[in-house]
Amino acid sequence: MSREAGRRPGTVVRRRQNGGVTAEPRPWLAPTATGPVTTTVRLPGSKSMTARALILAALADGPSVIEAPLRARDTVLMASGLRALGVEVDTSADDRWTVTPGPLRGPARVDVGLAGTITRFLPPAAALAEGVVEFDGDPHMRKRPLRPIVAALRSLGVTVGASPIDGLPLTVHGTGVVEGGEAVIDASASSQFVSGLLLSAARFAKGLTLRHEGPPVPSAPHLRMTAHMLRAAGAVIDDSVADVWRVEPGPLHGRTWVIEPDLSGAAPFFAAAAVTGGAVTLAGWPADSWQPVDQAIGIFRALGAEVTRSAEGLTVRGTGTLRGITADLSEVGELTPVVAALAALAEGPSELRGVEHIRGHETDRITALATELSRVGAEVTEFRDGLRIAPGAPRGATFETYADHRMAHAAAVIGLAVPGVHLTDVGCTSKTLPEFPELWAGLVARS
Ligand SMILES: O=C(O)C1=C[C@@H](OP(=O)(O)O)[C@@H](O)[C@H](O)C1
Ligand SMILES: C=C(OP(=O)(O)O)C(=O)O
Repeated sequence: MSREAGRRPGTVVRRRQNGGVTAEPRPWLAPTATGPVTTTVRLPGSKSMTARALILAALADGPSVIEAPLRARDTVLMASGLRALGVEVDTSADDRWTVTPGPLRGPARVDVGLAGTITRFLPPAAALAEGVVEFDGDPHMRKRPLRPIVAALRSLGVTVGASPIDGLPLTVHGTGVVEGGEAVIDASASSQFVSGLLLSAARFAKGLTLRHEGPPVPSAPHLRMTAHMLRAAGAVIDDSVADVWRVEPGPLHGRTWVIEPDLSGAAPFFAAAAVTGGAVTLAGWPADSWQPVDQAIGIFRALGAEVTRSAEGLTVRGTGTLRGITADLSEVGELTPVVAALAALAEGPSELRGVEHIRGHETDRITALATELSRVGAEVTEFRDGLRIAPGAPRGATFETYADHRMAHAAAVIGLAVPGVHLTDVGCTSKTLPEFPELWAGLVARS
C-alpha cells in the first residue's frame, strides 16, 4: 500500500481540502460467492489498540516498540500527527513501529482525516505541548461530535479555539503544562471523549478525576481497553466506580506493545462464513484479548453460527441457518453495519437497538443502513437508537458507502449472497484495512 499519509491505495489524489485527502471514488462490484467460504485470514492489528499504543508511547519516559500495528489511514495519520508534535515515529517496517518521545511542541498542523480516535485522543496530548496545534480533517469530521471534550479541556485549564459548534477546526494553545484536576463530561455521544482525556491524564499536574453525567456511555469495552493499556504503561487508574475515572499524576513507561488482530475488521470475514455456510478462522487470535470478543461471539452464535477458539485462531462456522436477532449493540456499536447486513439476509426479522451514538460515526449509520438495506430489498424501520430489519426479496442495487469503511463492509456481505451489489466507493475501506478489496476478492474466489 501507499506509505503516504492518508492516501487511499489505487486512487488518484485530486486535491487537498481541509487538510484531508480527497480522492476519486473507486466503484466496485461486490463479488458473489458460489459456495461456502472456508479459509484462514490474517488481518492487521486493531485500530483501537494501535491508536492507544501510539499516544501512550508518545507520552512515555522512554522509547517504545509497537509490534503488528495497523497500517491504515487512521493510524498513519495518527503517527503523522505525533511527528508534527516532535515525536519520532518510525513506521518504515510493517510489523514493528518504534516511537521515541521528545518534548512536545507546536506550532503544528494535524490532519485527523475521518478518525474519531485522532480527533478525540490527540488534542489532550497536544495540550501538553508548548505552542499552537491546529486540527482539521475531512468535511464529515467537522460534523462529528466534539463539544464535550472541548468543554472538558477548557475546564481543566486548556485554551482551545474551536468552530462555533465547538467542533473542527480546533486550535489547542499548549503551554507545556496542563493543570488537570476534576472535570465533568457527557460522553453519551462517544466513549472516545473519556478515553482521549484518560490517555493523557497521567501527565497532567494534578492527574484527572473525570465524571460522566448524562445518558449511558457507549462502547464500554473500549473504556476497559483504555484502562488496561494505561495500567500496562505504568499509570495508576481507578475505574472501580461506574462513570468515574481517576488517573493519578505520574510517569508513563516506554514498553513493547503487541497489537492483536482487529476484531471489528474481522467481522465481515466472519460474516462471510455465516452467510455461505463456510468456516473462517482469524489467525493469531490471543488467548486473552483486550477487544470485545465475548460480545462478538455472542452475536454470531445468536445469528446461528458456531464459534470456536483453538491454537489456529478464532473460527466462525456457518451452519446453514441465519436467524434474525434482537440485540442491544451499545457495547459494540461499530459492529452494527455488518450485523445489519446479516440481518437483511436472515430467515426472520431482527431488531438492533442501543446505538443512537452511531449517528455520529463516519456517517449517520442508522439512516445510511436504513436507506441502503432498503435498496437491496430489506424492509427497514428506523428508530432513534437502532433499526428493525425484515428481510425481503433481495436484489442487486447501487449501494452508497458514504466514505464509511463499515458501510462498505456491509455492502460486501450482502453482495456475497446477492448478485449486482455495486458499491459507490470501496476506497473508503482504507480507513482501517486498505487491503480489504483484494482480501475480500481472494476470499470469495475460494468459495
Ligand atoms: O476508543 C476507540 O478506539 C473506539 C471507540 C468506539 O467509539 P464510540 O464510543 O464513539 O462508538 C468505536 O466505535 C470506535 O470505532 C473506536
Ligand atoms: C466509529 C469508528 O471509527 P472512529 O474511530 O473514526 O470513531 C469505526 O471504526 O467504526
